[in-house]
Order: sequence, then C-alpha cells, then structure tokens
Amino acid sequence: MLSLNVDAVTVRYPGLSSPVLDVPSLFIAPGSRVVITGASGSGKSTLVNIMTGLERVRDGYVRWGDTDIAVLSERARDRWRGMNIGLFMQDFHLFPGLSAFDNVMLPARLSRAAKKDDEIRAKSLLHEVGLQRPEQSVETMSRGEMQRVAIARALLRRPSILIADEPTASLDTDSADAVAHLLLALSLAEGSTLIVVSHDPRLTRQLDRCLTLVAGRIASDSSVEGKVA
Ligand SMILES: Nc1ncnc2c1ncn2[C@@H]1O[C@H](COP(=O)(O)OP(=O)(O)OP(=O)(O)O)[C@@H](O)[C@H]1O
Repeated sequence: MLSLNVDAVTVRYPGLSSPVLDVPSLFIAPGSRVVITGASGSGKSTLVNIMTGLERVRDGYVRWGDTDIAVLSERARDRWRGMNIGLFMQDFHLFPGLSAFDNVMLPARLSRAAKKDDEIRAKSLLHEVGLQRPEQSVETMSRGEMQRVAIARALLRRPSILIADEPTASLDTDSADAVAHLLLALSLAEGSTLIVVSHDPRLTRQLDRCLTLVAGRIASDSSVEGKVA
C-alpha cells in the first residue's frame, strides 16, 4: 500500500500571474478515502493530473511510496500508472470500434496479464453498473453508458489506488448509486486509497477526508461534515 506525498508543487501557465495549483505539502495515508472539492477552475483536475502523472510536475515532488513520479519519463509514468492506479477521468478514454466488454478488458490485455477471472469480473462489473449489453460497441452508447464502461474498466484489476474525476456526474439516480456503491465497496474490500473529485453527497458524505481547493490552494482539509458512521 502506497502513501502519497506532494511537496512544493506549483503549476503555472504562460500569461497567468498566479499558479493554477500551489500545494506546499499534502500527505495522503494508504487506504484513505478522500474527496476533492472546489469551484469550477479551482484546480481539482490539475491536482488529479499531477497525482496520476498525467501532467508532469516541473517544480516539486509527487511521491507514491518511494517512487517520485515527477522524475519519471512519460513512458515510465504511463507504466507506473497502469500498474498502480485505477483511473476514471471525465473524458473516459474509451476506444471506439470496441465493445463495452473489450474496452474494460483492454488494459489487462495490453499488459498481457488478462486472466479468465478478469473476463468474469468484467462481465460482472458491467452488470453491476447497470449495462445489460456487454457486446454493444461503445460509440453507439450514450454518455452515461460510456461513463459506466469507464468505471468498470477502472475497477477491473482491484487497484490499490483509485482516482476518479466526477464519477457520478451525468448519471441517473440508480446508476449514480450503483457507481458510488462500487467505488466505496471496492476501496473498503481491498483497502484501496480512494481519491474522488465530486460534489455528489452520495459519495462525499461517506468519505473520510475532504480537501477544498480555492484558486489552486488547499483552503481546507477536514473530515466531511455529516459523514455516515
Ligand atoms: N493548458 C492550460 N493553459 C492555461 N490555463 C489552464 C490550462 N489548463 C488549465 N488551466 C486553468 O487552470 C485552472 C484550473 O483548471 P482545472 O481544470 O484544474 O479546474 P477544475 O477545478 O478541475 O475545474 P472544473 O470543475 O470546471 O473541471 C483553470 O482556471 C483553467 O482555466
């Protein structure tokens, strides 16, 4: 299980007078369940991008356990992420022309680690998120259906770190409940670290810690009020 240490990280873009992200220090213990919240433009996706290595940090450190992903090459970061993080991003990154089932299986197949168990689990996850046609091609799916395929894919290999950007946005109540339940159940069962960008109380009230971003800074870091015991 890996802890996360973010130290002295700033992200700047040309033409902007202040950084879009400024995190002097952040520690997340292994197995923590954390929600990141804040207004639009406050830096939530940027923080997720640096935690996952999707965006390379030029100033500071992003250490998961003993690995500082800020110093890894893009290829090494991709490999590290594939091995350690179940990732759900808002733009899904699904492959058109492939079925829902094949999209869920693709990362496991690419890493040549796919097992018969994975196929059974892929079908079961697709069923749990409310998709009845695993053979349906993803480009014929609605946005909400694609979202559920991407969630199933992130969960397939029981990752020790799960990071999800707005996983229940644009889902109907039943599907959002199913996705929230899956994320929480999996993180509990596996002891995974769960980091979620979300405003959805179905998720946030059940997490242990809330980071609120304001203009790129962590303005508060506290337990979520109204947490369900
Ligand atoms: N490539 C870029 N060049 C310039 N500014 C950028 C770039 N990428 C992000 N930003 C700015 O950085 C700030 C933080 O963006 P970010 O996407 O992290 O916010 P967010 O909190 O995730 O927003 P939302 O809730 O709307 O998705 C925003 O003001 C955005 O305009």
